[in-house]
Amino acid sequence: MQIQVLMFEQDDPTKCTAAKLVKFGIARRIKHLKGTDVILNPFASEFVLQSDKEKTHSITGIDCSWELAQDTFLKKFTGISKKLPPLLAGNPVNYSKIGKLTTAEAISGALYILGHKDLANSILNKFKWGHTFLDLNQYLLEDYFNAKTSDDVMMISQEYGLN
Ligand SMILES: C[S@@+](CC[C@H](N)C(=O)[O-])C[C@H]1O[C@@H](n2cnc3c(N)ncnc32)[C@H](O)[C@@H]1O
Repeated sequence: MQIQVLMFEQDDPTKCTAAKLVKFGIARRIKHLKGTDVILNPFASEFVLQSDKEKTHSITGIDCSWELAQDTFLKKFTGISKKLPPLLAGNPVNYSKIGKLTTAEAISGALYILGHKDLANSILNKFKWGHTFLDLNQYLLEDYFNAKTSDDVMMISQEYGLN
């Protein structure tokens, strides 16, 4: 699995989780989206599902500021835009907000749902607050991993009172 980030450099670089993933050699920084599979887009209409695993060879996070995210995602990105099912942020900036994840949390969440659970965990281990994301979402992530369809995802998130 190729983990990639497209970085807009709109946030404090010392706190940027994408920059940290690049620094640790976990993610590759790309300049263009040519030949990418899944693009993590919080405004997409489709969820990441485990059934995407076979056709997904790369996951790309779009590292931009949440303040500017709506405008940033107005651009046409090549690739298959997918959103994550509702998950709780574990990072200190947006702690417990639904769906407002850092790039590292989003990549980790997508990897978990696709079935790359060890890789998902090892990414979060690089961050002080990483275990918080896993603790908050442990059961949710496992249920989303087992979901077959978007309807299943909606039902699960309703059961958890997340929509
Ligand atoms: C808006 S940026 C914020 C980056 C933050 N400054 C950092 O240091 O990680 C977070 C990126 O992670 C991905 N992401 C976050 N939440 C998501 C969600 N609910 N669904 C899909 N992708 C999401 C998107 O690529 C999004 O652009």
